[in-house]
Amino acid sequence: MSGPRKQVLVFRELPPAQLARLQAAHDVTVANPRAGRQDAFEAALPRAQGLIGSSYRIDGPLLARAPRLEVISSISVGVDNYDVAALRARGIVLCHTPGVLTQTTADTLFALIMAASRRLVELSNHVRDGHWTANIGEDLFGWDVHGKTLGILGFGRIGQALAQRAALGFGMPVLYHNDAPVQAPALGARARQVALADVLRQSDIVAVTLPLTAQTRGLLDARAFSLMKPGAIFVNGARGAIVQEQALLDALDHGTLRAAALDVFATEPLPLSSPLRRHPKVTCLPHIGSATHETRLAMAELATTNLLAALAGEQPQAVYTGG
Ligand SMILES: NC(=O)C1=CN([C@@H]2O[C@H](COP(=O)(O)OP(=O)(O)OC[C@H]3O[C@@H](n4cnc5c(N)ncnc54)[C@H](OP(=O)(O)O)[C@@H]3O)[C@@H](O)[C@H]2O)C=CC1
Ligand SMILES: O=CC(=O)O
Repeated sequence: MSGPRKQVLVFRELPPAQLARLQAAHDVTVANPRAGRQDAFEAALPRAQGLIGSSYRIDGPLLARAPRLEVISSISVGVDNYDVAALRARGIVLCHTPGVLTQTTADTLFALIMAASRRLVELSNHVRDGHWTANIGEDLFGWDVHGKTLGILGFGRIGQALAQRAALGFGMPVLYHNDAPVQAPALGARARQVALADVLRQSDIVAVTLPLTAQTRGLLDARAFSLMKPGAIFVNGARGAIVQEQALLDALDHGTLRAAALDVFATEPLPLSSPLRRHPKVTCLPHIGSATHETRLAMAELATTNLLAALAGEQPQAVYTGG
């Protein structure tokens, strides 16, 4: 990969090795607008030809301030922060990081399932707060995970990796909903594609692994929660805005939902005022689906490779081609 040096704007910090790869080929400005560098970010936009980063909304008005932009390389698989139509209209390439985070994110989702079912965080706090003064009683018992029916909304890379853990590791029948027909041959009869309402009605645990799109925004509403089995558990490891959070709270407080475990929220970081934060039936994580040392490094490496290829006029490994 060689060619003229171009202007690269890094809008979320990169590990040293990946930053060095970019600096060897291009002129690089590092300015994370979410970490006090908004002015430097804005100043670099007019000359930027390549952007690399994540967790920042890049919409039409922002793109209008970046007239030379050729490529955005997102350090994420989800692309809901980008105005894809506006990028396409300008011919700007959008790259992302599918695959390298699949197994780690599926691990996180399964950890959320375990945490909610076996009340792990609540009982850890019970010990930490000095309440373990006698054997616990039935009021603190959990709920078995093995053998329960798992419903998965969105049966792509992460959904299928989650299904493997559930079906092969925990003997859980899997029901899944996906817009296009999709099969998981390795799971045989252990996993079945059914309509959305049937996943909700028949599953003991419902997990979301959908992308956030115009179709999925707010999909989990009051009606969806009302269809779920009494005593069901709800897990979201995808995007917060797929869920109507007030409807979730109502289902926990006035409906029959047993518990929820959430890695993602409509507003992140989760505001201190959010009732989800201290709700006794909710386990909250700070969007850590892919947050291991190994996986975040792999994501940074893939995003860097994508950006370098695109700026050199070559085909990047992972261009986002969806709607
Ligand atoms: N918590 C975290 O830290 C992380 C969260 N994520 C989130 O997980 C999402 C999924 O990632 P990944 O599995 O790699 O993506 P994939 O594209 O592989 O999977 C998404 C699946 O959802 C299906 N789908 C899309 N729209 C709909 C719809 N309206 N109704 C039903 N099914 C639909 C897709 O089907 P089709 O292709 O046929 O449209 C696809 O099978 C990401 O978009 C991201 O938002 C990802 C990583 C980490
Ligand atoms: O949320 C994380 C992602 O990669 O998307």
